[in-house]
Amino acid sequence: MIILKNVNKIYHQKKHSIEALKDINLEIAKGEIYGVIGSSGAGKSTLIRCVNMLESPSSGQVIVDGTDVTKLKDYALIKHRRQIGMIFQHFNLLSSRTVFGNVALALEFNGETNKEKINKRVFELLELVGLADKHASYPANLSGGQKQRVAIARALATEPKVLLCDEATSALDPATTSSILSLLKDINRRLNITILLITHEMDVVKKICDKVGVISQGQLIEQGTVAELFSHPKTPLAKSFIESTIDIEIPDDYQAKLQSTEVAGKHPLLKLTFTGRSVDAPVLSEIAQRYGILSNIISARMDYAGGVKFGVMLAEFSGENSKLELAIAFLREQHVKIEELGYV
Ligand SMILES: Nc1ncnc2c1ncn2[C@@H]1O[C@H](COP(=O)(O)OP(=O)(O)OP(=O)(O)O)[C@@H](O)[C@H]1O
Repeated sequence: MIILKNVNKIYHQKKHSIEALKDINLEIAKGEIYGVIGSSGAGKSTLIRCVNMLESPSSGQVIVDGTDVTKLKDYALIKHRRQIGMIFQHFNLLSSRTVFGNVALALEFNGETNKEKINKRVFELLELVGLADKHASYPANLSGGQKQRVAIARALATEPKVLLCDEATSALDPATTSSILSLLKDINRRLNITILLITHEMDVVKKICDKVGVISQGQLIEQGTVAELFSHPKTPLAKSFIESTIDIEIPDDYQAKLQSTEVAGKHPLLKLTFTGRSVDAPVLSEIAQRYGILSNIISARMDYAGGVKFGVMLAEFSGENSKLELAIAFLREQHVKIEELGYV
């Protein structure tokens, strides 16, 4: 549905030029949810804006549903943009229009004049995003999540084939983020609409994306399925994004009594990291049975993404020293990463 071939974008300023995109190659299949993750200034917005030609690439091709959109001009470009809905971080609603009026506007811009048809379609869309009861409210009287629902209804008004989401949940709290992401996934499944989203949060990718690309300094440095990325991140940047979703800190009480050398009566504190390579087995029960090593879990964050279990765990281990070494070796064989943090 979306293909980017050798896309470059250079912004020319008075004294210097900025290479915002460097040789981007990317393919998104119909019905897929593709996330582009990157830090601030990496080129995410530029990339998404090249798909609907709000920015035109300096070179390369952007093919949407078989049409090279970089070649389109005037009315053909306007027609193309109608096939692409877009939602933004700050919703971009018209404050002078009601919820109904904001969604209706997209239909009016699309040339629809029949009031009955507009009425029917707007209510269908508001039903879809769960906001039919708010049709007469103004944006100022809505929560952030409700505003984004209106923006989603507006974006879907012209039945686009593609929905672009530019940091659509970055201004929302975690619970609202979660409900908007569920809504996007539901819309994707129901309408088979292709979604390209950009974000700086791995949690967003984890929750709804099928595939993900990591962008850094204008280059797509890594891409694949979400499961591939979580199980075999290749670049330090991808690893750091993953760690940002699962890392845990040593609780203050334990930090206060943590010692770097072994002291009688204290137990080793270990950090266990499970990745997609870790064997899916009850490894803590196994080390108890095989080596008599007992584990006391202090804190843990385990999760699933793209069918892969991953996470981190802090645990205090007790048992004979020689057996503990065997247990650690066993865990490493199961591809559980072990860090020895000290003694508590
Ligand atoms: N209109 C413009 N003119 C000149 N430079 C620009 C323009 N838009 C973006 N840039 C530059 O291009 C680079 C990529 O910017 P872009 O907004 O695409 O990044 P981003 O990943 O979306 O960042 P953020 O998450 O902070 O919005 C940055 O160095 C930015 O300063």
